[in-house]
Amino acid sequence: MKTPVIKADHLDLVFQTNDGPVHALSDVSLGIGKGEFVSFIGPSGCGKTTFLRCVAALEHPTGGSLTVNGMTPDAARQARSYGYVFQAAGLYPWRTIAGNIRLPLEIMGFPKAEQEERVARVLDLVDLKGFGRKYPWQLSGGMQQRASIARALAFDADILLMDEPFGALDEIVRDHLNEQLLALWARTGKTCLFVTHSIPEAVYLSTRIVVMSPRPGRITDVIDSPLPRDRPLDIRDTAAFLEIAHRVREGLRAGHAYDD
Ligand SMILES: Nc1ncnc2c1ncn2[C@@H]1O[C@H](COP(=O)(O)OP(=O)(O)OP(=O)(O)O)[C@@H](O)[C@H]1O
Repeated sequence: MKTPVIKADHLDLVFQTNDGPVHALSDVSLGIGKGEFVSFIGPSGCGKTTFLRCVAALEHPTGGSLTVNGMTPDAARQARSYGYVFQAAGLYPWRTIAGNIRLPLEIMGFPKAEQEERVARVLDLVDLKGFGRKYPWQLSGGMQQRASIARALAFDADILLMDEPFGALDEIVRDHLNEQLLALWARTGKTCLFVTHSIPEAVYLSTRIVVMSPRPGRITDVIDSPLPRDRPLDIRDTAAFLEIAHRVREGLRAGHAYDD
């Protein structure tokens, strides 16, 4: 791997809570190269969100080291290295879709004409051309989530952090968004970190799958995908796909992930 975009070395994070310490991340070491699509899968509480939040400098590890674009996460945050997409689209209902996407650009002080140009470009990227003047409640859940991805793309961060962005959507919509996300990734070359609970989603999207296990939150397997980058949805019926899915399932089982 060339210089990794994200490099975690023996990362530890212990939360101090009223019930005692919670070991959210234990000895997590991982390098992620430019343009990779890496999914994090594991049961509730295994530290997937915490890892993403460390990359985003929203949490600070209590041990080990972490660099993002060769900088500390805090410096990378200042440099606006990443866009963050959450499970809930989190759009302001009183702003139009374009207004929501424009918000970070306004905060960052982009000139007005450039704001408009960028909003139009990312609306096009997520196939929402013509919906800029609508309000969030006028759009379906899947469209809202695409708008939230557009917002994360608007300021050209080269890293996209996505925490279960499609978790609340039904399977058909989710399939469609998975296809669109892959196309978007191919077009933009972003480095993507994607949290999911779904084995098929992880296998379909990723160049690499990180399997995690809780108590303490740790990596139990890292699987390189041999699948081609061009992936029609029916690739999920192929032997190669099912083989990776099987290995992910085994990884989850080995971590005693579903014992409780
Ligand atoms: N701010 C916090 N203070 C205390 N404990 C926390 C905090 N944030 C997370 N934790 C704990 O750290 C552990 C890892 O949480 P995290 O949210 O990263 O898991 P996850 O794998 O993303 O789970 P889920 O799939 O449910 O989102 C959990 O035990 C959680 O309760």
